[in-house]
Order: sequence, then structure tokens, then C-alpha cells
Amino acid sequence: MHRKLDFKLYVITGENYHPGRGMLEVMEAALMGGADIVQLRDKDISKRELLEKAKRLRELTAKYKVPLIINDHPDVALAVDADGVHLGQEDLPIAVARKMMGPHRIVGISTHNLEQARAAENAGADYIGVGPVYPTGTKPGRQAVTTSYVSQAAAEIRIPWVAIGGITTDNAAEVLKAGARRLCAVSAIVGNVDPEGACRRLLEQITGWNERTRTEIPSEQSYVHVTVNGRPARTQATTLFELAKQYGLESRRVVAELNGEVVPRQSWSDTPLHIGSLVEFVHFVGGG
Ligand SMILES: Cc1ncc(COP(=O)(O)OP(=O)(O)O)c(N)n1
Ligand SMILES: Cc1nc(C(=O)O)sc1CCOP(=O)(O)O
Ligand SMILES: [Mg+2]
Repeated sequence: MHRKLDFKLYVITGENYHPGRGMLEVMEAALMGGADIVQLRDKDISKRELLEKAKRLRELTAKYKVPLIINDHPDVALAVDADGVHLGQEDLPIAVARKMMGPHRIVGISTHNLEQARAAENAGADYIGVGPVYPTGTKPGRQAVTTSYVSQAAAEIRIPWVAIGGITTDNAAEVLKAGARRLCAVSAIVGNVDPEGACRRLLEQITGWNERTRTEIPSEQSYVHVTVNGRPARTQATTLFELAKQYGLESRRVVAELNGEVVPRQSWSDTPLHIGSLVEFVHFVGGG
């Protein structure tokens, strides 16, 4: 078994965002502001240079007792005794990284839809990234998944997951409202003149939201356990319409069945969900 992984504010390095200031200085400010997991991400340098940066960041994160994750490279992670590695959909598969990293280190992976999230969970990822929630210059050209994927992850994903992509203090509330309990950012923190303050403010939003919803992770009582298209899901939706919305299906050409009966679309808002409800959303397939 892996050790228990928990965190609220995940900060990733991004040296392009702080010309003239060193990576270690900026990341130390983030750590002082409460970043509770850190990733070294640098796509523009040689592996040798990455290794040197990783060693220095390892020392710093150890001082603050915060886990260090290395982006893309399990070998670098192992070489510096980092806590884990972060993979993308086009990086090494989870099974290969797990074999290299062993059972006790962290293996995380980016996901951009629920199918990838389920696959990551089944493959034994320790956490997943859910994003990019908003368009972001840090990952140009990558289509935003919007908060609708955040809500889907909140309903179904049981391993720790973190919302990422274009997250700032201006939109954090919306992401938290969609169900995120952990946030990750690059530019909003390392690109801020005051990374420590930026972390504090984001952390306050996360903690404030969690307290307002009265628990760190929403209590089981606030969820209804249902089955959606044959898969167990937990949801805070109270009606069929809210559930369809959570899956981004409210204006799609789908037929909804509840416990084997078709429910006309105009009745979705008045159709309550109960514990154990069996829901099927059936997509129309275009004929020719
Ligand atoms: C926490 C977290 N989530 C997502 C990513 C992106 O990983 P990937 O898709 O492999 O893209 P690159 O970061 O490698 O460009 C991440 N690094 N961290
Ligand atoms: C590196 C990365 N991966 C993403 C994903 O969704 O997989 S979004 C992203 C960039 C996050 O940076 P910022 O906070 O500056 O938007
Ligand atoms: Mg990658």
C-alpha cells in the first residue's frame, strides 16, 4: 500500500514566470505561504540540468517537510530521492512508472476526461490532475475541460485529485463550488510578485470553502450513491436534471432512464434521485 497522500495546495515551478528571480527563492516563498506539495516542471532544459535543479529543490522541500514530485521523469525522481513523479497521458504508462518507483512513492497523472480518470484510478495512480479547467498560457493550445469535468471528478473519483489549469484567486471559488478540494497552480503563484501571499490567499479560499461546507472532504451524508450507466457514482445532485448537468449532458441529445423507465426531458427537473437509483443516459447515434 502507498502511504496516505493528502494536500490542499499544489504548486508547480515555472521559471518563465519570474525572470530575474531564482526558482528556489520563489518556491521557498510558496512553501512559506503554505504550499503543501511541490512539483519540479521544466521542459526547456537538459536532463542533466533538471537533475541539478531537482537536487536543490529536494533539499528545500525536505526542510519544509513537503513532498517533491518530478514532472515526466521517474529516473530523475529516483536519483534525487523525490517523493514521486507526475505523468501525462503521453508520458510513460502508470504501470511502467510504478515498477520503477516502487509501491511507496507517489505516481500521479494528468487527466482531461472521466474516462482517463477511471483508467488512472484502475491503474493504481496515487492522485490525478483534473484540467485544464480554464485556458492557460502555461499549457497553450490545450482545450479547457471547464468546471463540468471538475463536478464529474467530484462525483466519481475516489483517489485524491487536484484541479489545475488557469486557476487564480478570482476563479478558485467557482472551482471549489464545482467540487474541487485541492487546487494546483503555476502562474498565479510563481508569476505573482508575492508568491507567499498568493499561496496564503488561495489556501484561505480552499480552507474557508472546506469549513463552510463543514468538512475537509464533503461528508458521505451529503452524497447520494447511485449507478450511472452501470458504474457506481456518488453525487450531490438531487434531481435527474442536476445529474445530467453534472455529466455535461443537460443540453445533449440523450435519453434518460431512471430504474429502467424513460423519463421525458421536461420531467428531469422534477424527478428526484434516491439512494441506489439506477440511471442510464443513452446517447443518440447518428444514422446514415
Ligand atoms: C498536477 C499536474 N497536473 C497536470 C500536469 C500536466 O502533465 P502533462 O500532461 O504531462 O504535461 P506537462 O506538464 O508534462 O507539460 C502536471 N504537470 N501536473
Ligand atoms: C502543466 C499543466 N497541466 C495541465 C493539465 O490540465 O494537464 S494545466 C497546466 C498548467 C497549469 O498552469 P497555470 O496554473 O499557470 O494555468
Ligand atoms: Mg508530462
